[in-house]
Amino acid sequence: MKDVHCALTIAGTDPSGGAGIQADLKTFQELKSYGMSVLTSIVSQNTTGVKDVHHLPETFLKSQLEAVSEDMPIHALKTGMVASKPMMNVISQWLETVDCPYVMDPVMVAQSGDPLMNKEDQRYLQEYLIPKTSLVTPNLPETEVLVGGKVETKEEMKEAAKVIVEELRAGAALVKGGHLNGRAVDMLYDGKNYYEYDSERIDSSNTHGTGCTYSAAITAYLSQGHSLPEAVEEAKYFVTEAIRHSFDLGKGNGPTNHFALREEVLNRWL
Ligand SMILES: Nc1ncnc2c1ncn2[C@@H]1O[C@H](COP(=O)(O)OP(=O)(O)O)[C@@H](O)[C@H]1O
Ligand SMILES: Cc1ncc(COP(=O)(O)O)c(N)n1
Repeated sequence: MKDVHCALTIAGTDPSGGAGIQADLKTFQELKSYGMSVLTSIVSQNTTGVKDVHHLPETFLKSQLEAVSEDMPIHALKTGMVASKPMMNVISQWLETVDCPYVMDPVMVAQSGDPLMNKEDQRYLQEYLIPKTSLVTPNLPETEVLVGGKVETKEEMKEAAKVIVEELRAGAALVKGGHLNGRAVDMLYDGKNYYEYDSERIDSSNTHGTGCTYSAAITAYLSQGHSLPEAVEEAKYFVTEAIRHSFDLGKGNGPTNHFALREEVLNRWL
């Protein structure tokens, strides 16, 4: 039988299709990993912001996780929005039963600036889930919450990545510089080495779902057996092209283009 690489996302929804579970599944599909999804919360949102959130009961989250893992192989997984302590507990216990790379996008604030998690839950996430990760991918506002101080320069991004690994005990940390001015620089620290990923800054406000798309792409590449530095390098290219060819859709920050890498799209637009 042909090798199939299976990637799982555990996250909230975005009915407008650019972020959350929808972005993750589109990304898995584009990168040729078999995509699977477990829902945490149903979010009423679009490119302009979050209108309402409905958290699923944690018993139902548990039931979904078990349904997937008792039947399907999981070669890598990611979590996105996990917005309550009981849900974090369920995921933390379930993680003990699986053995694959775990990428956490610590979704705390939506691109629109709307909070997706309260302060107490942020602390719980640090204590119970971060030590079980292979990689955490905070943006700058999330990095500042995690390390408890301002992070505004490349040097500070390096220091923060080190704190997230050495003090918060993440497997590795990728601090994303999408919110800085100048080039779009991300810093990976894996407990031994630093790796810098640098791309031009694309003049676009269509950044809804960039973080989800990036961490899903990393998860897809990890599911296929790439090393972490390689997976991040490939995923950085994927998200950069997704922003370059993004869509002017919606009244707020438009969605990225998950099929930007398809040859015909590149040929038509380059
Ligand atoms: N305008 C842009 N041009 C190029 N890359 C960008 C741009 N904005 C964000 N990125 C990149 O997109 C990825 C997601 O980063 P970021 O926007 O910081 O995450 P989040 O969506 O979690 O806030 C990172 O690799 C970042 O460097
Ligand atoms: C359900 C859900 N999860 C995550 C995000 C963050 O999106 P972004 O990648 O733009 O930070 C979101 N808006 N909705």
